[in-house]
Formats: sequence, structure tokens, C-alpha cells
Amino acid sequence: MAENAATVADIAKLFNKIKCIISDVEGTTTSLAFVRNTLKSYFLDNLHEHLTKNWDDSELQDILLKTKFETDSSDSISNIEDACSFIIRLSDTEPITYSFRQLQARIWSEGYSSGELKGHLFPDVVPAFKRWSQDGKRIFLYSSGLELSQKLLFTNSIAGNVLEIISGCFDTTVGSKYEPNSYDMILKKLECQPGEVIFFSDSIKEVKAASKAGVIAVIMDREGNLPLDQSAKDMFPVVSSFEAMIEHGFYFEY
Ligand SMILES: CSCCC(=O)C(=O)COP(=O)(O)O
Repeated sequence: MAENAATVADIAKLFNKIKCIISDVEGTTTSLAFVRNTLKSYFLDNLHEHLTKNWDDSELQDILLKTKFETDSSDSISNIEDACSFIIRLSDTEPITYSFRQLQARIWSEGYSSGELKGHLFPDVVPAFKRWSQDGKRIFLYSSGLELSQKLLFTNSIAGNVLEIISGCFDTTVGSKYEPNSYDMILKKLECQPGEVIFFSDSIKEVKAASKAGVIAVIMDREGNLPLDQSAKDMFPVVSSFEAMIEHGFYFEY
């Protein structure tokens, strides 16, 4: 840790001042494997059937057209096979566009409804969020996945329907998670001062952006996450679970 970098214990002392806790999803509340393997495979495995069943749905056609436009693609999407090939090709490219995420949410929604998909949550997520809610803190999510996708995951999670512990979900409609302005926007929406909000994420770029906006930022280093650079660990406090925050005193003592 760099000489002046805050420790987890320093952050824990700020608990009383904090009004809102914001958490990233992939790599923070939820395993990378669930998002990158389970959700991705479900999407690809069910894409062709979804396109076939819904080909005449104007909302689906609109999503496909917008995806083509957003990616500046010359691919044909005039029939099911072409549209399917186009989407499969895009599924391996970054950045993932908003319309592509809308298509993901449509297909995932079917998987959650049928019970084939259950949203992964690390075991400490629900107990910690419940405890902090009881302590009067509001809990929010901020993910690149759509608000709808976040709600689906928490409604249909392995811990049951736990959406009620979440006060709200932010997605990239407030801006990129890598941009400090997005956190300014969230602060405005929450009607909070920067020091009243804490953000947890496994992404150093996100934590840096939040920190530039004055938000208190902590790196989440979950089992199964990508290895962190030492420089990231030197700059920000790092925890491996929300439970570790509680162990450091990040809760209200009655
Ligand atoms: C919460 S929706 C499924 C996850 C997803 O699609 C995603 O991109 C998660 O990214 P995050 O910003 O939560 O790291």
C-alpha cells in the first residue's frame, strides 16, 4: 500500500457518514464465471430459437437494426441466419453496445423465467447488504449490464428473490463506468455528497473513476477474479468479500 493510501480499517471508520453503498456486479457480487460462462452460453445457445420465435416482433427488429447501426456494421440482418451470424460475431467484440445488451436481457429473461438460469451471488452478499440496510444505508448496483438484467439476476438468484435489498440499479444510461462524470451523475441522483457514498468494484479503472469523482472506492478481489496489478493494490484498499468489511468494523454498533 502506498504511504498515504487509505486502509480498509480507515474506510471502516467512515461508516457513520456513509448514506449509500454502490456495488458493481461481475466480480463483486457475482462470479466472473457466471457472467462469462453461464450467461454467455445461455445467450448463444438460445439465440437462434429466440430470433426464430420472435422474428416478426417489431421490438426485436428494432434492437437488431440499432445493434447494426451502433456497431457501424455492413453485415446483413435481413434473415434469421444472417442476423444470428452477425450477433454471434459481435458477442466476442468489445465494447458491448446498449442494444446488444437489450437482446441479452430478452434471452436471459426467458432463462430466468424457466428456472434454467439462477443468478449467482457470493454467500456474503445478501447478509452484508441486509445488515447495512438495517443500519440505514441504501444499497445500489452499478453495472454495464442493463438495469433490467441486474433486476433479473437479483430477483432470480441462488439466494432467492433478494431484489428488495437493492434500492436501485444504475447502468450505462448514466455513462461509462470508466468516466468520473458517471459517478457525478449518480451522486446527483442520490442527492449525496461524494464522501457519503462508497463504491465496490473489481475493476481498477472503475475504482479510479469513482475516486476521481470523490466517491470512496474499494477494490473487490474475489476468488476467481482476474489477478490485480500490484499498483492497483497500492492505490486503493482491497477486500476479498463484503464480510471482510464487516470484520473491519464497517457496520453500525448498537
Ligand atoms: C448484471 S447483468 C449481467 C452482467 C453483465 O452483463 C455485465 O456486463 C456485468 O458487468 P459489470 O459492469 O457488472 O462488471
